[in-house]
Amino acid sequence: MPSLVLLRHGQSAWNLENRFTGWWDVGLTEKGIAEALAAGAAMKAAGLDFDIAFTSLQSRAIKTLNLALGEMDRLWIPVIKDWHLNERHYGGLTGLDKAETAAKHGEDQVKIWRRSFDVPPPPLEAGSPFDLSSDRRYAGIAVPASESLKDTIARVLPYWDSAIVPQLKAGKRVIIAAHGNSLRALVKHLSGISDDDIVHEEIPTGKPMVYELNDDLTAKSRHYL
Ligand SMILES: O=C(O)[C@H](O)COP(=O)(O)O
Repeated sequence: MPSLVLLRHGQSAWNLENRFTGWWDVGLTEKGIAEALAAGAAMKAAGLDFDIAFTSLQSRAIKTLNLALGEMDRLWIPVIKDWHLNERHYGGLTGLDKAETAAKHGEDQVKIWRRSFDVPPPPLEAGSPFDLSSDRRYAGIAVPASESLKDTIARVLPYWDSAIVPQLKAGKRVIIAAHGNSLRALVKHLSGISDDDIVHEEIPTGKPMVYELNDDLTAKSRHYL
């Protein structure tokens, strides 16, 4: 039976500070490190094992994966890092305080930006200190100016189909360490969640989500460890 675990990174510095993060690269807090280690210990205790790992190009997901795999004595497995698994781009909201933004624009507007299916946040302004278009890690990639969940799905799913599905079909046990919204994109697809209902899907930091998949990779069930 194909085996898949999705793991959101542990608490990041900007999760703690309640700032919109998106593609900005921030580290893990002490709590985030502890969450990642506990995730690895829980997966080991549950008898899970992996043949290959996928993660984003963002430090918080990469570090979480490494800490968890270290707890499982599996730091040696192949790890594929790809921007398609990055967090959704928060555009012009990047770096802003979520509560201050809600006070300024209203809770409802912020909820639309954070959880609606297809309304992207305002675009990142030219010259913003958060512009990553000349970051070497994104060379050759059209870094978005902002992404809705729909936009995120449009780049996560082709990657799922072309890079991850073949590994599962070959019988590999897969872990994906990524982000709240790149994982919501995958969960929406795997669990057949509607555009309206995906607004309610919240993925906690550092909690492994175990998918039981059928041979055709449709989801039988999912649960958190
Ligand atoms: O990018 C961020 O700010 C967080 O990782 C996820 O934010 P959200 O809960 O607002 O989607």
